[in-house]
Amino acid sequence: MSVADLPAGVRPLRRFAVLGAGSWGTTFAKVLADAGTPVTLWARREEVAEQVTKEHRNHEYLPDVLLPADLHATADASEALDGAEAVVLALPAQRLRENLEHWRGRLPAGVTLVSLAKGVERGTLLRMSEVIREVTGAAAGDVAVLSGPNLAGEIAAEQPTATVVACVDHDRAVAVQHACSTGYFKPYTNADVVGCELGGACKNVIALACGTAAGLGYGDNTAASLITRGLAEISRLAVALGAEQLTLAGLAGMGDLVATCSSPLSRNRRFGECLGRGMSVAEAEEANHGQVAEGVKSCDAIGELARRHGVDTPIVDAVRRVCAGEVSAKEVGDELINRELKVE
Ligand SMILES: NC(=O)c1ccc[n+]([C@@H]2O[C@H](COP(=O)([O-])OP(=O)(O)OC[C@H]3O[C@@H](n4cnc5c(N)ncnc54)[C@H](O)[C@@H]3O)[C@@H](O)[C@H]2O)c1
Ligand SMILES: O=P(O)(O)OC[C@H](O)CO
Repeated sequence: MSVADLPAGVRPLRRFAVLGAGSWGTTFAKVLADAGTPVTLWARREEVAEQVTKEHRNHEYLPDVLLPADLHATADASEALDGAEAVVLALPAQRLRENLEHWRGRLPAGVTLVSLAKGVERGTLLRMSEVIREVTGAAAGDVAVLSGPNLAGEIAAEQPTATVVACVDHDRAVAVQHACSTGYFKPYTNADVVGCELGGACKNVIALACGTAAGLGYGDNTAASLITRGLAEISRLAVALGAEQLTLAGLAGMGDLVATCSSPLSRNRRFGECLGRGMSVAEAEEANHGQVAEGVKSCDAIGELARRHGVDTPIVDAVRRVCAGEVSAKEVGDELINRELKVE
């Protein structure tokens, strides 16, 4: 499947810009290039752009990966955006607004905006597609979200992986789907933007909890209990915010939750392991070389969103309190297991 196989009437997206050359932005640019879609990658630092274009490497984020020879990168956002019909936003969730504000005057008219970030904005409690629409004035049908069990390192190694492209405009979702479909990357479409985004943001917090449990020395029963009860929390919150229950049983819900909670590649899980071993957030950040663990940044916003909608999210609240240094990992684990008994 490629752009050439697009159903009649669906307008192809012929050129992409990927803004953000971290692990996922670089990997997704590779996916697009491998799908035969022309793409320019924007990197914040000139030396990263040069490495990608000249050496076909991103030494810092994907040290073992040889990138496609035709993947061009630049540190000039205007150059990346020139002629782009779709712009992919591959930045940490809490950094999206400030960068978009900087770029919005340069976005081509009618461009499709695709969010890769998994988080909820602190302070505003907005999902990433809502931030994008608020800053750019884009219509809902112009904004797509790509989310699923997508650990960048495995995809960069071309291991078979599925994902979801969510957009309220089905044709737009199909156009993005075809632009990034390769022999190793299989995108499905979904109209449920709310469910896909909340699945992606909330699973990071549950992965922190699973990592914490592992750091405390607990095994697979504890992990499975957290994953399953975590899915119940995520589903309750997402449905209260308008999502379809079924989305949370899909790739952007359960799929991403299982991958992130189980994988040693997950930065959220690794960060949680440090917390479980007794480190503070600052110590865990240092141990993880300053890498983003989105759940740490979003857990208070997700907890507040749940509180405002009257949704009970005990695991999210537990993670928030550990991250805030209010309680130890061991204490909060004991609290969770000793909550009142009830029907599943
Ligand atoms: N890495 C993955 O496996 C993966 C998979 C799916 C989704 N995501 C999500 O994608 C988003 C980006 O993740 P990533 O893994 O690429 O992160 P990363 O830490 O690997 O890279 C982040 C990129 O953003 C840039 N950046 C950081 N602060 C910035 C700022 N203030 N202004 C401009 N640029 C800045 C960095 O230079 C880097 O290029 C996150 O929300 C993450 O949850 C990641
Ligand atoms: O490494 P993490 O924990 O940020 O997770 C990466 C992806 O979101 C997995 O789908």
